[in-house]
Amino acid sequence: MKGQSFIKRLGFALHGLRLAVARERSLRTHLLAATALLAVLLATRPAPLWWALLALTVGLVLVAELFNSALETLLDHLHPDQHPEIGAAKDIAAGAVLVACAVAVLAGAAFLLDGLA
Ligand SMILES: Nc1ncnc2c1ncn2[C@@H]1O[C@H](COP(=O)(O)OP(=O)(O)OP(=O)(O)O)[C@@H](O)[C@H]1O
Repeated sequence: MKGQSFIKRLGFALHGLRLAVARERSLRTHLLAATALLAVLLATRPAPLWWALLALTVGLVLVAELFNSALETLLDHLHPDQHPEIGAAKDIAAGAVLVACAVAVLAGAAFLLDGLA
């Protein structure tokens, strides 16, 4: 399947996004949080740097969540049985999402503190 046109590859990527949204409740929760943050940004109209910083952190969370979902899907397909190493791989991927969320929370807290100052 190498050498596909850009439009086809874009279609594959959009298909992946649709699948992930349909299958992963935590991704839907993060998308909801991102929408709420967008509403806050539109209401408060902070400096462009805040838009960039918060967009980066939200993007980090969503990308981590998507990779986590892709890995879980692959592992469950290749190795449906229980194995400690499968559990370890899933937990490490979940750890990546947790780190991304912690960064997003820190950025959100800095944004709130800046607003109060
Ligand atoms: N095949 C397996 N072998 C060993 N441990 C597993 C296996 N599958 C899951 N686990 C353990 O159970 C935890 C939860 O697994 P699960 O696949 O339900 O992930 P989840 O993050 O809850 O996913 P979901 O997004 O589907 O809710 C994993 O992080 C891992 O510790």
